[in-house]
Amino acid sequence: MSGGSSESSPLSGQNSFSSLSSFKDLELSSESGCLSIVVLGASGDLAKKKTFPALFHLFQQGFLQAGEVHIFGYARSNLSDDGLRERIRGYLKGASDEHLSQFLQLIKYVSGSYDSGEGFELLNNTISEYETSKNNESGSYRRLFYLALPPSVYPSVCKMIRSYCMNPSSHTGWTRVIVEKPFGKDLDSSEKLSAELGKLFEEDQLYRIDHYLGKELVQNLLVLRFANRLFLPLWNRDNIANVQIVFKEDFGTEGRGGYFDQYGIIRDIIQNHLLQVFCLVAMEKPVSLKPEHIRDEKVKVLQSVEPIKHEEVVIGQYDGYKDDPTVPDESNTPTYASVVLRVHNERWEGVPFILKAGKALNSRKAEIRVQFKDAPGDIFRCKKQGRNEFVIRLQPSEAMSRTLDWKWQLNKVSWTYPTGCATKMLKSQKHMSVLSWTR
Ligand SMILES: NC(=O)C1=CN([C@@H]2O[C@H](COP(=O)(O)OP(=O)(O)OC[C@H]3O[C@@H](n4cnc5c(N)ncnc54)[C@H](OP(=O)(O)O)[C@@H]3O)[C@@H](O)[C@H]2O)C=CC1
Ligand SMILES: O=C1O[C@H](COP(=O)(O)O)[C@@H](O)[C@H](O)[C@H]1O
Repeated sequence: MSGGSSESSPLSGQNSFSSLSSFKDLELSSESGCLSIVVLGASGDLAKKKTFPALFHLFQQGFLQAGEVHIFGYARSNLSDDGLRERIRGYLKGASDEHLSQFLQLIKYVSGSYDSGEGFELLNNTISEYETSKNNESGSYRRLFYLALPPSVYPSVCKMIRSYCMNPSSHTGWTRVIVEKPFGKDLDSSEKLSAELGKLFEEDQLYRIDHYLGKELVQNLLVLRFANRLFLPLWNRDNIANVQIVFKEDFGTEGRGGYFDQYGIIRDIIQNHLLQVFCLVAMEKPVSLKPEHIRDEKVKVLQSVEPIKHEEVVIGQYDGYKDDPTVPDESNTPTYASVVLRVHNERWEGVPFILKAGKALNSRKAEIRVQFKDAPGDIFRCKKQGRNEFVIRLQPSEAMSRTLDWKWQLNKVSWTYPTGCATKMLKSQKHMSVLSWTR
């Protein structure tokens, strides 16, 4: 995640290993007044699967106060407030009916296009009505716009926000914009997008999101690598034969063709999520945990990657992809890709990093497999069974996430743990060897 370096948000902390609940213990300068959160693309997949559930978790943990916050969904689809609430209800888990309906009542829906003033004027009026109804004379007006939309519409949406929806200058507060990956389609379009957004907003108003950086096991890769005497000496070409960073889903696009078909699996998953994970696995130790120090090391390792060879790339499209009505009949967009990255530096020369991502495959997983070289003089004949392997599961399945699972088999270590537990363990046991966690 990047953005907003001058005003560090408690939720933007890529360098933090603290759980959300421990943010409550931090002395943060508290802001008061209305907070309007606008989810643009509210009818879509990201909104229902991740954005609204994330807001709900914040609400449940007391970070969003019913008296201060209002949530607005915006999209072209013709929906009512209740229509949107029903669409997302099933994704908001683990709460009493009362708590759930309190949250749902905070949500309003506004319909409009992404490039006309009319819809955004209506959105602004709806936000203002709520702000005025709060009789918030002394407090600030805070407006947060979350772009859960295909990046192709970011420029026009940002222009509309700038023209119609900024927080009123008569009040203190702020307007911030969260943009989702992928940030463009290639270097040119990415630079163009940055330049266009840069003309409309200051850098500290823009937050670029990669939700893989929020996954606990991804956040804790730095601890695993740099605070652990067990792995420190092994993490190099002398011991590691190859690293595989794998993303698999057992479902297809399911109506997301409007976004996905313009981008494909490489831009949807590999260029952002898997590359971020690759950086954390392969980079050198940063000077500190400051975001800019971590970024500098990521840049260095990316600069050490050799040009990708055509013969080391595989792409494919699953059968039935074009049956999705939101996908054009003539589409040749890849839904599967694998690529080998070769890092030309002292640590990794000769160790292939194999990145694979695909939709509609046989299972759902996201994992890092570190395959070690064979143990010399191996009396267990591991070669027959495969290499020594260390697997970090980034996306534990529901069943797995219920148990702490730390196995050491003959040639395989697998490491998963439930959400919420990992951070605590790592904070308290950060200086202990990973092996001591065996139960
Ligand atoms: N789905 C996920 O799990 C995740 C998605 N993301 C990112 O979120 C963004 C949105 O993805 P997602 O929600 O899956 O995509 P969707 O296809 O569900 O699109 C979201 C909404 O955008 C509108 N839309 C779709 N296609 C177009 C188009 N071509 N032009 C204009 N508007 C369009 C639709 O709303 P309407 O027609 O009502 O206006 C749709 O409901 C992407 O950048 C993606 O990378 C990031 C992390 C996870
Ligand atoms: O960014 C995206 O991620 C999701 C998968 O996220 P996960 O946290 O459930 O692993 C993917 O389905 C989507 O295509 C992509 O845009």
